[in-house]
Amino acid sequence: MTQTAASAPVKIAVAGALGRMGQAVAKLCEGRDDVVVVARYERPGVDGEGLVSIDEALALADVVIDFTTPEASVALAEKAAGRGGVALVIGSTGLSPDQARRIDQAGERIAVVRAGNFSLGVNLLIGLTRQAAAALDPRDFDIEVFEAHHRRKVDAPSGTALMLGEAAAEGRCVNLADVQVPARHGLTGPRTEGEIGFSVVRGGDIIGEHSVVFAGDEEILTLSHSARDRSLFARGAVVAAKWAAGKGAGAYDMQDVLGMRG
Ligand SMILES: NC(=O)C1=CN([C@@H]2O[C@H](COP(=O)(O)OP(=O)(O)OC[C@H]3O[C@@H](n4cnc5c(N)ncnc54)[C@H](OP(=O)(O)O)[C@@H]3O)[C@@H](O)[C@H]2O)C=CC1
Ligand SMILES: O=C(O)C1=N[C@H](C(=O)O)C[C@H](O)C1
Repeated sequence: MTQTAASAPVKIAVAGALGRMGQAVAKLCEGRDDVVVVARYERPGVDGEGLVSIDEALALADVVIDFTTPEASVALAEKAAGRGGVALVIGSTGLSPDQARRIDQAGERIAVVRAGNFSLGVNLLIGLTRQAAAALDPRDFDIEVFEAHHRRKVDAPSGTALMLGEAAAEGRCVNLADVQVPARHGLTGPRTEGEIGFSVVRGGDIIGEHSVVFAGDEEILTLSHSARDRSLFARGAVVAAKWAAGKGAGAYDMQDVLGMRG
């Protein structure tokens, strides 16, 4: 009988280790033989059991999983690219275009998987949204993106809502920046044909609700996703980490990891 040697576990460092997602990632990795958490780090100056510096984390890990802040993710990407020998999985949202560009630029030196949502369902929803937007005439259907999250979320619209808006804009062959209406208030006047509107709810412990509404005069199509547990995102991030470990340099997203790129 042929014996297959078990491959070594992928060594993971967790950035933002004391945060909601950092804790979810570490918990998900417990007791597994395909991945092992070798380092956890936090905002400089934060003390905690077992925390190391970012430099130690980069020296120990094959992949860093980062759910922190835009500034921390850019700093990590630039440090890791300068050093080499490590891959990154970055989930932070609320990035400015320049911050997104700087993170993706690290992909010239190392493998970087960046996604506003690591769930399988949302990544399917992105494709469905693109497809529906391409099929439904903007003269007949208005597109609105809705999202709801917990009271501690600091960015809006969510990274996922923006990805869904971008998918809808792509389906219509327009730039989201040219048609988006991030919020409405006061005497807005009637809706402009072709605009893509966003609405946002913040409250309680809502993990993540997203809907894309295609509203016509006689029918309304709603595509939606509901996250029921934060471990969902952690699971996707670990799948991405295993995919990225040892991969060549490149700026990737979850569609690449899931083989969904059209
Ligand atoms: N892509 C996806 O699938 C998902 C993305 N997210 C995104 O991930 C990010 C984090 O979310 P969440 O875990 O809920 O937020 P939290 O605020 O709970 O966690 C973020 C953690 O990062 C820490 N941090 C801040 N700066 C640094 C730094 N320089 N180095 C290391 N750690 C740092 C924070 O410390 P301190 O509290 O001291 O600031 C905190 O512990 C958000 O942008 C969120 O939108 C969340 C879920 C899923
Ligand atoms: O902050 C969160 O919690 C989440 N953020 C991501 C986003 O901005 O889309 C993903 C998920 O919805 C949870």
